[in-house]
Amino acid sequence: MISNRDTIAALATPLGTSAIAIVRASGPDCAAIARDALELPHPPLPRVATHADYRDRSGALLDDVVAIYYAAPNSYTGDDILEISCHGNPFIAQKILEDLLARGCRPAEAGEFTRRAFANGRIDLSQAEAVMDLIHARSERALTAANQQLRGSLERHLDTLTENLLSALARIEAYIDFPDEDLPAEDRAIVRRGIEELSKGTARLLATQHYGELLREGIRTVIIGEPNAGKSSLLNRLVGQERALVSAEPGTTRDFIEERLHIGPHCLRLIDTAGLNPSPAPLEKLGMQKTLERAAEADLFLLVLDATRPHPNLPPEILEKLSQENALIVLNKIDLVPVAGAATGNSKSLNSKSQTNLKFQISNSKNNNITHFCETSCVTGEGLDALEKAIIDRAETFRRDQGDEIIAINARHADALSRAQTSLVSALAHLDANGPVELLAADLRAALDAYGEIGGRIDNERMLDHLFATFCIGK
Ligand SMILES: Nc1nc2c(c(=O)[nH]1)N(C=O)[C@@H](CNc1ccc(C(=O)N[C@@H](CCC(=O)O)C(=O)O)cc1)CN2
Ligand SMILES: Nc1nc2c(ncn2[C@@H]2O[C@H](COP(=O)(O)OP(=O)(O)OP(=O)(O)O)[C@@H](O)[C@H]2O)c(=O)[nH]1
Ligand SMILES: [Mg+2]
Repeated sequence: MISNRDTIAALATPLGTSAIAIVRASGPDCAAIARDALELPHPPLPRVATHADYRDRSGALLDDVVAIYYAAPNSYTGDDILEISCHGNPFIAQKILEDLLARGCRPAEAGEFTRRAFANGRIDLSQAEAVMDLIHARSERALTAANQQLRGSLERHLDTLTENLLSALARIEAYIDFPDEDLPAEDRAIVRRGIEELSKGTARLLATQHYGELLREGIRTVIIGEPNAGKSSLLNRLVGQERALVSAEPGTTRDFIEERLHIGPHCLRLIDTAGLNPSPAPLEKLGMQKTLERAAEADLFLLVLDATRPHPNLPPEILEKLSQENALIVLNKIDLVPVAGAATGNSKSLNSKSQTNLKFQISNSKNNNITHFCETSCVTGEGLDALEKAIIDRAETFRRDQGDEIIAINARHADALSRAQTSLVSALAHLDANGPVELLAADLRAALDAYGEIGGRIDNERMLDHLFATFCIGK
């Protein structure tokens, strides 16, 4: 572990032209550096914005800056901090950083400011991760989830689980020293119920991992359908630019195309794919293979159908992936469907016969009817607002609320929780087999450790090195 006695320094803002850039340092030399570089007549006052000239060690003027000094322990890291806000010229910011290094600071490693905040007990590990989630959040929902995690939402859930686990442990602890004595039936029943509740609570948290991935990575939304249905036209419409090639010739899209897109509070990774042709030419086959690969990792499907044509036979590998939850049918080219005669009303007649066929197909494959559908025209733009709303509705169903908060765990949390779950299941087996109390207790302690890992209460230097290395420099 790197010593907290070093003073670390880094740019806190990206290298580029901007109104202001911030260079910051954390560690015991901050006050002395501030005094010298800013030529203060007295030690810097904590938490006061000071407007001053910044001079390098040789006395050369680098910039007109605003500096803020924070005295330990009341700072982000918990150590002394000096923040220099200079003019947003990367050359100036770099010069100031170089001067800080010349004055004995060490370049900060990735995530080191936040790691110090963690090491100093200002925040736990799930909050440190939330800081990174906050910086990288790409949608309103992702921001909300990160903000709640930063304020300890996940940790509060784990605290409750930990407390309940400790009370189960306490109930059996008394019997550990008496290996010949069985756990009385009454205690056994209470412990059993306790472990079952813990297991349910753990499973509920684990179930938020998928939503966590959607928030962090974006909702992988794959546009599929037969050749020429208008898939690429739909991608272009949704992203609002001519991103994908469109032509009247079937088989235009050969390779998939991906674009990021915001719809309402969600961030989508929208993927246009090669059309699914029941009898593909060799090159088409390669494109379809890629479509199947994208489909395998899709969170949401937009199945585009040409409203003027009978519905296609889709490959069963695709059909079986579609469900009411993850699929939306887009009946496209609705502008070409003749409007029903004026006498019989003005609504556009759907190709209702083929629609029934489709339901039949999908229910055949997985006993699953997909009833969410939108009618669109990528030529007139009709129905696209409704489609966006329908996408938002689908995305909202992936959300897992716990109380009034969004919990969205990451892969590290899921790994620890899965191990906790395995230990709880094993504990139940020992309990049912009336096995030795020591083994039951060992399982419960393993679950306790796994819960503790999430907040970083268990020392694991290598895991910390690995985790903070994924952060950015200066954070
Ligand atoms: N200028 C500046 N803006 C920033 C940060 C920063 O470090 N500097 N932050 C960095 O990511 C974020 C804010 N996070 C912060 C968290 C804690 C403290 C802090 O000084 N905490 C003290 C005092 C408590 C208080 O007054 O709220 C403490 O915890 O004791 C400061 C910023 C975003 N904006
Ligand atoms: N009238 C009408 N034509 C459309 C509509 N959407 C797409 N088209 C036309 O249909 C043809 C095929 O559109 P594409 O977007 O290339 O279809 P695709 O599904 O991507 O086709 P492939 O990449 O070959 O699988 C083009 O001539 C489009 O202009 C629509 O809503 N109405
Ligand atoms: Mg296409």
